[in-house]
Formats: sequence, structure tokens, C-alpha cells
Amino acid sequence: MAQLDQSFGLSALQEGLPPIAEKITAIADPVESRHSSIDEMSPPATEVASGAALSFKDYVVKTTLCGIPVGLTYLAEGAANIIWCIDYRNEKPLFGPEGPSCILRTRKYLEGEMPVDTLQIYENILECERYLPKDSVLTPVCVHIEHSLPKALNKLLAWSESTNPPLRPLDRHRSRVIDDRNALILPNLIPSEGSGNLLFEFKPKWLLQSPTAPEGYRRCRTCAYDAKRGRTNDGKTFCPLVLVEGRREEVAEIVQRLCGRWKTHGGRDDVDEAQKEKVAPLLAEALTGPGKKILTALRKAQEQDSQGVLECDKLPRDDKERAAQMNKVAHAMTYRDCTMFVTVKEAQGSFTADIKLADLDLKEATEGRVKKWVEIERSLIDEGWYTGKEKDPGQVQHHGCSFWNT
Ligand SMILES: O=P(O)(O)O[C@@H]1[C@@H](OP(=O)(O)O)[C@H](OP(=O)(O)O)[C@H](O)[C@H](OP(=O)(O)O)[C@H]1OP(=O)(O)O
Ligand SMILES: Nc1ncnc2c1ncn2[C@@H]1O[C@H](COP(=O)(O)OP(=O)(O)OP(=O)(O)O)[C@@H](O)[C@H]1O
Repeated sequence: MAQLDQSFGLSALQEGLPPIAEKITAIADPVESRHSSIDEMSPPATEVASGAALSFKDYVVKTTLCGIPVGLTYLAEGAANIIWCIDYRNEKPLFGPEGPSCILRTRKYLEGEMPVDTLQIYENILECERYLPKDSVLTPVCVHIEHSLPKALNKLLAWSESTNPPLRPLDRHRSRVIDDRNALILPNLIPSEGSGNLLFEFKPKWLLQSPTAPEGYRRCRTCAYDAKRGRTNDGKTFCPLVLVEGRREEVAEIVQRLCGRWKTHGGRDDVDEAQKEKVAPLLAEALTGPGKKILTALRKAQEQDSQGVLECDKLPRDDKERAAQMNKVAHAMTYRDCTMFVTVKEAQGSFTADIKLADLDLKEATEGRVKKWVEIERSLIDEGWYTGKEKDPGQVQHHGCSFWNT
């Protein structure tokens, strides 16, 4: 088994190791993995009498990663993954003293679906990287985890739902980490305290119109779906086409307006308006400069679904062509739901921006998923959301879709 050189940085680690299967073996430590006290932990109190607020930092799950004892605390989650902060508990950092601070990413069960496990997700991320500009993807390292770790993390999740008030976001309650033997390690992009760096996070979504949008459309797929869901003018939505084709000033306007996407070390939207105003033009410069290459490649990758999801419905269930079309759609949907992270650093009065794509998680071409995408597309067409002829336009304001005024 290859030895992990603890002084390696994350990228050096990735370059220095062999392909997938071996890579995982190389960085696992089965001996350390077997003796752990993670199951013996009892949850902390769910309420503090003194009135002091509980936080996720009050519950640490201890385990080993790559043979190194670490503590895991909850950092964030999306619909399909939970992000855990890795704390080294005064031990040697995983990737050496100069290495990045890291997070662990674990998969969740999704209602009504067979989970896509970490290994499949990992392989797909590596596959996606081939279609995207070099160094534009936040590449994870796949590691074995202790067999009892998912159970221990789930105990933490249950605790965080029972605290007063619940720490875990209500809309994520009851979902649990899957019984997986692998997880991903990634650099923690939350700016470290005192660094002065800012993180900007968003999903570029559909960078092309849907292939089955009706004639006379006035909204792109993303704007049409946002309008249908009443997600307009909420400080969270924007037209992706402006992002990929718009002028720098238009992009600056978008990034400045977006709430909940800016983070400092607190990991929340704790950036004040003056800071946003200062940094937005620089972000726009990064997105319309080096970022444009990444966005254009992302758009190209989305193009593989050139016929659209409705095509799947025209063919019989056991048809090979249908299966192939479903796969194309699912792959394109992966590129339509990934995340872009931009880290803005200031040093001696000048700024730099580092852009990375993440969450290139494989969407499986299951009947259930395809049905959902078909239903969305049909409703956007039939209810007039693409054309701006929806029944109740009074409630919905178009918010600058690139197509609206053309
Ligand atoms: O349907 P959309 O466009 O809302 O996208 C979903 C996302 O919603 P968003 O609009 O980005 O807030 C949704 O994100 P959130 O739950 O909003 O964090 C998921 O990413 C979902 O994918 P999956 O079911 O986890 O594979 C996404 O579902 P897919 O459409 O990619 O299946
Ligand atoms: N490497 C990272 N460093 C810091 N924070 C991160 C990192 N990766 C993810 N996060 C945070 O965790 C959140 C959820 O992560 P992620 O997007 O991987 O989950 P998901 O379940 O795939 O999301 P979605 O709902 O979009 O499918 C992100 O929105 C981001 O705020």
C-alpha cells in the first residue's frame, strides 16, 4: 500500500497518486479505521439552561481519516450531500501544516431514490473534468470512512433537529447520510478568519435555452422555471444568459444583488453592502474574463442534450434510443446544476479571484427523475411561462431575462 506523505498539499496528493481504485486504497488506513470510539459518543444536551445558544460546534464526531484522528462538525448541506468541517484536534493536519483546511462530503438518501454512492459520484466528477478547462474543477479526493461513521453522523443530525431551536435547517430534516464506505475530501472554501478573503457562490444553471422551448419564447429555461415558482426579484435569482453573454456592468449588477451568496469566515451572508459594492466589479471582471472560458465550456457540456427531455417521452420504455436520450439529458442536467465558487483575495491593495466548479454530481437517468424533468418542461410550455403569457402575470415580474426585451 502506498504511503501518504503528510507534507503533501491536496493537489500534490492528487497528482502523486495512482488512478481511482488504487487511490482510495492508498489513502485509507484500515488498521486505524477499526478502532474508534465514535459509537460511544452520547449527544450533548439539546437545550442550554443559561440561555447561551447551542451551535453545531457543540457536537463533534471523532473518527480517523487517512489514519489521522479528526473531529467532524456540521458545516452545511444541500439536497443530496452534507458538508462536514474537519478539525484536526491538535493533531497533524491531513495535508501538512501548509495544506488546505478541508471538508468531508457525504451523500444523503433522497426520497424515493436509490442513492448514488460516493464512488460513482467521484468517478463522474473525474469524467466531467475532461470536458472542462484545466484546473477549473474543485477536485475531491475519495477516502474510505469507518463503517460506523454514517451512523455516528446520523446521530448528530438527529440531535441537531431536536435542539431548541433546531440547528438543522427545517427543510432538510429527516434526511440522513447513506450507508457508504467512502466520502470525499475537498478544500474548505470558507475564507479563514483574518484572511480578509470573500467567497461568492452560485449555480450558473441553464446557460442555453431549452431545446423544446416554444416559438416566441421570452424567457430562458431558468427564468421561466423561476417565474413559475414565484422566485423572482427575491435577490436570489438571475438570468444565466446575462451571466454568460452579458456586459461586465450587467454581471456586476447581478453579483451585487445576489443575497446569501457572499461569505466570509462566518460562512454566512455576512458581507456588508459597502464590501459587496467594492468587490462586485472585480467579480464581474473575473466572470467575464477567465470565468467566461469556464462558463462557455459548461454551456458546451450542457449542449449534449440537443433534443430535450420531451424526446424521451416519445419513445417506448424499452427502446435503446430512449435510454440513450435519457442518459444525455441526465448528463446535461448534471452540468445544469453544478456550483461555481469564486474566492476573492486582497493582498497589498490588489485583488485576485480564483474560480472553481463543484457539485458535478451525477444525475441518474431514472424514470422518476426523467418524469420530473418532463413534467417541469411541459408545465413551462403549457402554462405559458416561456412565452410570458402565464395566466396570472400580475403576480410575477420578469426580472431581466436576457430574452425579454429582444
Ligand atoms: O430542479 P431545479 O432546477 O430546481 O434544481 C434542483 C435544485 O434546486 P435549485 O433550483 O438549484 O434551488 C436542488 O437544490 P436545492 O435543494 O435547492 O439546494 C437540487 O440541486 C436538485 O438536484 P438533486 O435532486 O439534489 O439531484 C435540483 O434538481 P434537478 O432539476 O437538477 O433534478
Ligand atoms: N468545499 C467547500 N467548502 C466550503 N463550503 C462548501 C464546500 N462545498 C460545499 N460547501 C457548502 O455546502 C453547501 C452544500 O454543498 P453541496 O452543493 O455539495 O451539496 P448538494 O447537496 O450537492 O447541493 P444541491 O442542493 O445543490 O444538490 C454548498 O452550497 C456550500 O455552501
